[in-house]
Amino acid sequence: MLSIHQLTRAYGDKTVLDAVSFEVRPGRMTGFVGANGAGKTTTMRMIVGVLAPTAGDVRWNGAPLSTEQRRSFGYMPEERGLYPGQKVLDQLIFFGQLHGMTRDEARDRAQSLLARLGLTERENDLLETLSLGNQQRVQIAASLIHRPTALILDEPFSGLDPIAVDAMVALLRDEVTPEMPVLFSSHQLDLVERLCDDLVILSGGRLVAAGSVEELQSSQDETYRIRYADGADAGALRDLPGLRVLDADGSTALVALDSVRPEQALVAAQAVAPVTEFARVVRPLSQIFREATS
Ligand SMILES: Nc1ncnc2c1ncn2[C@@H]1O[C@H](COP(=O)(O)OP(=O)(O)OP(=O)(O)O)[C@@H](O)[C@H]1O
Repeated sequence: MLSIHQLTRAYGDKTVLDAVSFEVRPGRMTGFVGANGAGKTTTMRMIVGVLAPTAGDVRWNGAPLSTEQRRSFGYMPEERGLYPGQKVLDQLIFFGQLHGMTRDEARDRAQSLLARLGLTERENDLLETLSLGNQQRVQIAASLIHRPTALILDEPFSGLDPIAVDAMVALLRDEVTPEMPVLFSSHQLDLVERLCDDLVILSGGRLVAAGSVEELQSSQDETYRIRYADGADAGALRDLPGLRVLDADGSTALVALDSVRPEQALVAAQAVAPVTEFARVVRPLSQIFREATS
């Protein structure tokens, strides 16, 4: 388990990350979201040790992270970190060797990763001759080469087309072991919703929400969609006690249940007109995000 504990970073008198604590659980994909400048990159850089915290620390199974443990992490930095003028395969072998692999081990592993990313034919090409999407695939291979104990990925999917995203997601799903915590930042909320098990939301350098997606979706008021047979006006629900109509359009309404149970709400709604649909609405991540950061 990777724990971020009261992590704080200031530049001069400006605090850009303010006592942020959360956990990245093993074997789960944790999405890290927040508006531009919220502090995601700052947090990730402190986790992998390329930036020192002003206060707080990062823990591994409860104890402060050692340099050795940090070195075993896989990191995909926002600014990327490959050498444009070097051949793809040589570069991956080099990163593997930096992590203590032999040349042969690193070559085998690199070739297997490149094959799974559809890049075998490009292994002897210079990185700079690859499209940006393919360069990003090589970058993810570089973060995985040494079979890391944890993965910290800063915007791994930005700028990728849907096919490249799917290839990368498939690779990640194969590579993430039950012991491995994975933290990835993204501005693509639809993608985060599809991929992540847990979610951490930052706003202005502070933690505003953290937990499993289900927890976050159910921690708010319960929302139901009520649909009447054609002709009935769902606006009539506004007169019922204990319900709050969030939106009404013709015969359909979205309601929050403030002080009634779902079965009571259904009985009350049926008394107005025959109900053809009564369904719990799971709030999309985009809505949770908007509410958490507004
Ligand atoms: N070297 C620095 N000196 C001063 N301020 C900095 C420095 N590096 C980052 N910041 C500030 O820290 C804040 C957090 O930046 P950070 O890059 O961590 O945000 P982010 O959530 O990753 O944003 P984005 O989604 O745009 O990448 C921003 O206000 C940024 O301007």
